[in-house]
Amino acid sequence: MSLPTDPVANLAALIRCPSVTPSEGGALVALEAMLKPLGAEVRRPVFSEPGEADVENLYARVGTKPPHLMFAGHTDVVPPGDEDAWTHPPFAAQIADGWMFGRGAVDMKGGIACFVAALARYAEQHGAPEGSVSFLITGDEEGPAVNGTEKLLAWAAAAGERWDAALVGEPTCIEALGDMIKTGRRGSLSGRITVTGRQGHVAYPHRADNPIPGLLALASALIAEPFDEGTASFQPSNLEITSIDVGNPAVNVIPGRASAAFNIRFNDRWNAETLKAEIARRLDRAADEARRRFGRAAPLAYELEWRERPSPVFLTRDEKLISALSASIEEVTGRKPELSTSGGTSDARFIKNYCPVVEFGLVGQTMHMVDERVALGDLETLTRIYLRFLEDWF
Ligand SMILES: N[C@@H](CCC[C@H](NC(=O)CCC(=O)O)C(=O)O)C(=O)O
Ligand SMILES: [Zn+2]
Ligand SMILES: [Zn+2]
Repeated sequence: MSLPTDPVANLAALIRCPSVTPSEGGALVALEAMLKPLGAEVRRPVFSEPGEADVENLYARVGTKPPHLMFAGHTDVVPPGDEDAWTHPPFAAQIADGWMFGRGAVDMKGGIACFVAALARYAEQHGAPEGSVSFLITGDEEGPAVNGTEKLLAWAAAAGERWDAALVGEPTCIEALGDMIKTGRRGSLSGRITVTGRQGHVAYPHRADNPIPGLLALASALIAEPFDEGTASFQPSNLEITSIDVGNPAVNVIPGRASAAFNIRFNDRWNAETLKAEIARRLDRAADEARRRFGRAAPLAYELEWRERPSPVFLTRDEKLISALSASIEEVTGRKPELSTSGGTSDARFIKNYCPVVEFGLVGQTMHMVDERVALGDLETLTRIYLRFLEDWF
């Protein structure tokens, strides 16, 4: 049986599966077919949650002995958007001018394709690893992440799986392959404030109570002062107002309710509880000021709701893992990667509860965009980096 040593062929097979989250789209079937010739024991658990779509996941292990390295990632992809705007169809894996085009090319079917190829080359050159390699692959990273990595980890751990370290293949590089490793991520917390007034005619405002000025005062108070100036390992926390919702199609009606949604990306100066307290403090102060400013009898009344499941902030402190990965990158590319905690959250936030985790993958410049694409040369280089890392690890 031939081994899947070619990352370009592996990626083409994966891109041709339209696995727009939460659909499996054939991607896990294709991955299983690549892993079987490597002697992997493959399991495909489906997880459910009321109110959410069922999601297919994959856990595969090559080898039975320690040390045990986990490679983690996702085969689900974001929707292609306007398919007519793509230079090449999003699920065709067409190659032009040294690039492979397709949804998931960098985020992150490309990372999976390279890791499979690296493990196949390892097997060809050195035989079976003196230890184990697992693939922990979800179909629910781009979605709500309810039926994905978190449950897959718990399911595997309940079956006795233990890991010494994990590598997540998300596209961490900024400009050139090898320029960045992610060693942690900021946390994420979302909420919504609602002000209830009284609906009425715009020409008779004294008979109504417009909730919008009060809501704007509250929303402004949230962003008036910085939360911090950053910490030794993280950029400053930031709060963004992500939506203002009134739902009023009429020009002559004062609406009865107005609400605003916000999201905070926070560093290790905070946790979800201390941030919630700070937000409540800012809102209460603004509500009291609104009493004076708008001549109200009492502080402005508002409701504050928090979205469930905030993401925690985390930092990997395993120097051995980080320096082994950095050395592999430097050896293959000549670049010394920056260790960074910038950007969004990732499923590493779940993995860090089980073992040290770092993230390294392709250049993410086109992720989620029309014409997502990967340089063929980067696929070969990333495969060599992962192979070098495996050789060092075992
Ligand atoms: N399923 C997640 C979705 C949120 C994850 C998302 N992460 C990125 O966009 C990664 C990009 C990067 O590496 O900078 C985010 O940060 O919102 C969920 O649970 O909501
Ligand atoms: Zn991703
Ligand atoms: Zn993504």
